[in-house]
Amino acid sequence: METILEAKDVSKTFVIGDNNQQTILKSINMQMKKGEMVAVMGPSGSGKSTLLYNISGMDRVTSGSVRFNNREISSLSEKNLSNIRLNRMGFIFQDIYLLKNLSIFDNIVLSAYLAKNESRDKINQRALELMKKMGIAELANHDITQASGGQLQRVAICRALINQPDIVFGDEPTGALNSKAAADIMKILAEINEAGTTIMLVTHDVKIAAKTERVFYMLDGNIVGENQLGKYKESNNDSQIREEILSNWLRKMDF
Ligand SMILES: Nc1ncnc2c1ncn2[C@@H]1O[C@H](COP(=O)(O)OP(=O)(O)OP(=O)(O)O)[C@@H](O)[C@H]1O
Repeated sequence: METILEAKDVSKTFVIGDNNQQTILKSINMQMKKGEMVAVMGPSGSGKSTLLYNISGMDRVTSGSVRFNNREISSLSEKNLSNIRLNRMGFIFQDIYLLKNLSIFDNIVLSAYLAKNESRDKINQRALELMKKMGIAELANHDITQASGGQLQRVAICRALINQPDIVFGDEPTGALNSKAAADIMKILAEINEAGTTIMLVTHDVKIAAKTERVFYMLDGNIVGENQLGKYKESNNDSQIREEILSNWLRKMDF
């Protein structure tokens, strides 16, 4: 299958103050295939979020190459890069970052209005379809203060999908949710992936990672292992076995 995202010898160094710098990503090499769903795990501070921000073009690598859809993106101008993020990528975070002065519906459609690729009617229609699919259609005109954490994360997923991205990046997308809401969100993400969208998640949660296809393990700024679990299918009813396989592997990695 075709490669959608590829990092080659990616490093990231943060400069803090005059004489202090810290290399958080050392020499990252990884690839994702179109339609894949992967998780990144590893101890706190190992560089998981930094990896996600750097290979999604939200931040700039210090050195190395990042190719997205066969195009080098690490050296693009900010304008071109933000165009790619807006049109081809979706983002879901633990802290949901919705705008308080907009309705839930307007939060979802905003980035599509900004992208200006389609008529507002078409965008509105897709937003409604997405909201229906996520079970939050009745919240369209509500304020974001009138929804639960699980509902808001569904709003964030609708927002991430509104421009029909090729890839969705999630940084602990279920981190702030109770286990039932987290499982529901994971089910939705699995469906989105099933429909063809590539997904990369950073997570601490074995239950979440066990539903992805491949798990990367990060330690001290490097990817030091990966576990190919294979595509998850709800109908196979094998989540427990996958969780055990992953837990055993993580124990070996000293997680
Ligand atoms: N903008 C920044 N400037 C300076 N240091 C940073 C910056 N962003 C991250 N770091 C540092 O990089 C290291 C790795 O952070 P990162 O958030 O990538 O780790 P993580 O593996 O995602 O951790 P966690 O699981 O706790 O979220 C940390 O020591 C952090 O302080």
